[in-house]
Amino acid sequence: MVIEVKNLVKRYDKIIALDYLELKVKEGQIHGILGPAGSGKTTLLECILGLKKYDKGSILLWDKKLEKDSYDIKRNIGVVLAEEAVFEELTLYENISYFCSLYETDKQKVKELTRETIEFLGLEDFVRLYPKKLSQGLLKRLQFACGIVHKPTLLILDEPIDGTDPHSRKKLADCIIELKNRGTTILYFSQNIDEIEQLCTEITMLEKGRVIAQGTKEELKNMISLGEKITLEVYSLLESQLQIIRELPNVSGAEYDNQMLVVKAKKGRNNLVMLLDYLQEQKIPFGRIITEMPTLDDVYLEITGKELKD
Ligand SMILES: Nc1ncnc2c1ncn2[C@@H]1O[C@H](COP(=O)(O)OP(=O)(O)OP(=O)(O)O)[C@@H](O)[C@H]1O
Repeated sequence: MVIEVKNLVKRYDKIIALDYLELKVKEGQIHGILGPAGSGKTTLLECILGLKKYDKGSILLWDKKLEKDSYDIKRNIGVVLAEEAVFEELTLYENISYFCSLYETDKQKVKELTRETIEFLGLEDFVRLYPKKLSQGLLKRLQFACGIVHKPTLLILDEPIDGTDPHSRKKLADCIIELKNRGTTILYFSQNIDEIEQLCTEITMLEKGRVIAQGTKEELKNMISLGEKITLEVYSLLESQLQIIRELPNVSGAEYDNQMLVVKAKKGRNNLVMLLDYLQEQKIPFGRIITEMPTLDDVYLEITGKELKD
């Protein structure tokens, strides 16, 4: 196990920021920590990095406790924080090279790694620019470069893609997947459910410092009763017909708005057939049909009763 957190409790006076939190991050995974603002993500990140003391529990990195002088462990960790953490007085090249030199003493090796990282993130055209001249997307790519230049085997990312333009977003997402393919373990903190769904192989959902669900995307989706969401274009529907649809076997909810009928069905066979049979029997004309499997949004909604985006 790369990271093992057991029964972690962290309080700020009366606020319980982490409430007996458990987490296991396996080698080679992109493990997403998903939760709304205030759910404890930053506190957890800081505890794992040894930046914050905690009240109870334990954190092991490669089966060892992180101490001040655990240089062997620290060398293998790369961190990309959400806030800006580069030097304004250094150029893009100098920044990356500086962060590399914190881990690597051989000057030639520093040069090689810096060049390689610049190329990896597509930053070749911006090496002489100072951070103030960089767009938000380029700045995020620079921060990312500074965090990975020493080739860590564990990478901790806090909202690494947030606030970037589509080009930088794609570049960063591709780099994250490429690093995973090369064997890097990644712990990915975010409140963006789509990013987590797209990139992460395992997910921990947090709410109020507690783990509310943990597993692969498929495991999380299997935890909830929602099987599929069926959307149909229906030109007119009576309230009494909508009520009958809501009472069809396996249907857990149905709404009709703007000529669109949205039916949520629990897991089971023939949900769509049953619905279409009813519409045909009632001679209710319909157009397009879209069926969707549950998303992580649905998982969060069913477990907590509210949307993550709220
Ligand atoms: N230094 C602090 N003093 C007091 N309370 C704090 C402190 N830092 C965090 N908290 C509280 O602890 C809880 C968890 O906060 P934390 O910042 O870890 O959550 P988060 O998920 O990272 O949120 P965000 O995405 O907004 O940073 C919140 O209730 C927050 O108000």
